[in-house]
Amino acid sequence: MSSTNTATPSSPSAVDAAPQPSSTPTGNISRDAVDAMPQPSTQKDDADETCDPDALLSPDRVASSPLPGVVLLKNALDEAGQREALAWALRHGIDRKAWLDADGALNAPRQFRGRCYDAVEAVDPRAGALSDALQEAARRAYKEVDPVGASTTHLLMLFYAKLERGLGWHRDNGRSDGRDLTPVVSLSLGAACSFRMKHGPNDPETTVVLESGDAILFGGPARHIMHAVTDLQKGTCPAHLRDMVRGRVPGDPAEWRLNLTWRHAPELRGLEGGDRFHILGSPTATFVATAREKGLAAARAEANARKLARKQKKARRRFGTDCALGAGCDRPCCAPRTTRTHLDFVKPAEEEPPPPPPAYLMVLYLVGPVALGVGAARVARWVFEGGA
Ligand SMILES: O=C(O)CCC(=O)C(=O)O
Ligand SMILES: [Fe+2]
Repeated sequence: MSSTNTATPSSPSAVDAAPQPSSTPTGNISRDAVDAMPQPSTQKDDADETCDPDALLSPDRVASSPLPGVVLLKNALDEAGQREALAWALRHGIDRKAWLDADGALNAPRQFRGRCYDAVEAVDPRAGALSDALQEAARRAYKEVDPVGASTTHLLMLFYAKLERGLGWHRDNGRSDGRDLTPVVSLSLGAACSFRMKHGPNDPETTVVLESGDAILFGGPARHIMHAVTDLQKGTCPAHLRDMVRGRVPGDPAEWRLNLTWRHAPELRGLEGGDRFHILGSPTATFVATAREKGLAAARAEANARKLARKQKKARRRFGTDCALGAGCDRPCCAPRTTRTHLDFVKPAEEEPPPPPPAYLMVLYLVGPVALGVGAARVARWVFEGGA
């Protein structure tokens, strides 16, 4: 992907002909059955050359760590690398309709976004190697970002077709976000934005600017950090990417942002055909029936209302509270089950030995018994010798 990379990007036709991972409908698969499925090994092989960041990333990248467990790679991808990653995303999102509804519109219309979540290799055969290279570069600079050392398995792609809306505060701890501390690997293309982080709702914020080609990884002690995307900046999409989207996506070809986020969720392998992956893009039977009868907007509204009602009912039943609904809800109904914070990584301080007693006490301890002995001897002599 960089100037040092000799591999040429695959042509769309070659990639389309590449074997795709098998999909299994989610409906009838129990949790136990999923756990029993053969899981491909995702542990990295040290000898695996595809993980070499120097072959895939820009030689001009600069690593820094704004918080323990977070690594920012400025200029992770050069122009050629950015164009290649954008080409995969457009092919999967637009040509293969992963970002589109049945009616051809972007599938997260309220946010004016296209959204899809899929197995890494379903998006592109090189997507896994790019994630490995980003992880390796981050780990070389800051070891603790990747305590697990596993390759990511899934890729979420969010196409922000308008810059008005970012993404609210949340943690990546949902069912499809992975269960361990392998870093989330996040690559930005197109318009610049602010990426904000904080450990807890009342903790201080750290903000970095993400520009096209930058990557940010958060793993280990920061794996469940809260984050938000704001201030998407007009006029910052690089010219070398604009032509690629012109006429292919709704909206202004100069004003969009694309985020590619890799995650390690091997327990979800083989389930990629199911509803939970193509949120709004692969609707349930009820959704389809309602959409036929009343139209898409009504079907979405009803599906959302059903979801909220279920959430409220569960919150009342289990916690005796209403749910505040949304990323900002800090009631027990929304308390994440798998979240670990940086505090879990702080070693308990070793017990300090008690400070030595002050000097005058030491003197008293030493001299006291002698003085007492001498005094007692004098008294005894006085008594036995008749006070003479
Ligand atoms: O758009 C981004 O940079 C972040 C996306 C994100 O945090 C998410 O999808 O969970
Ligand atoms: Fe996130």
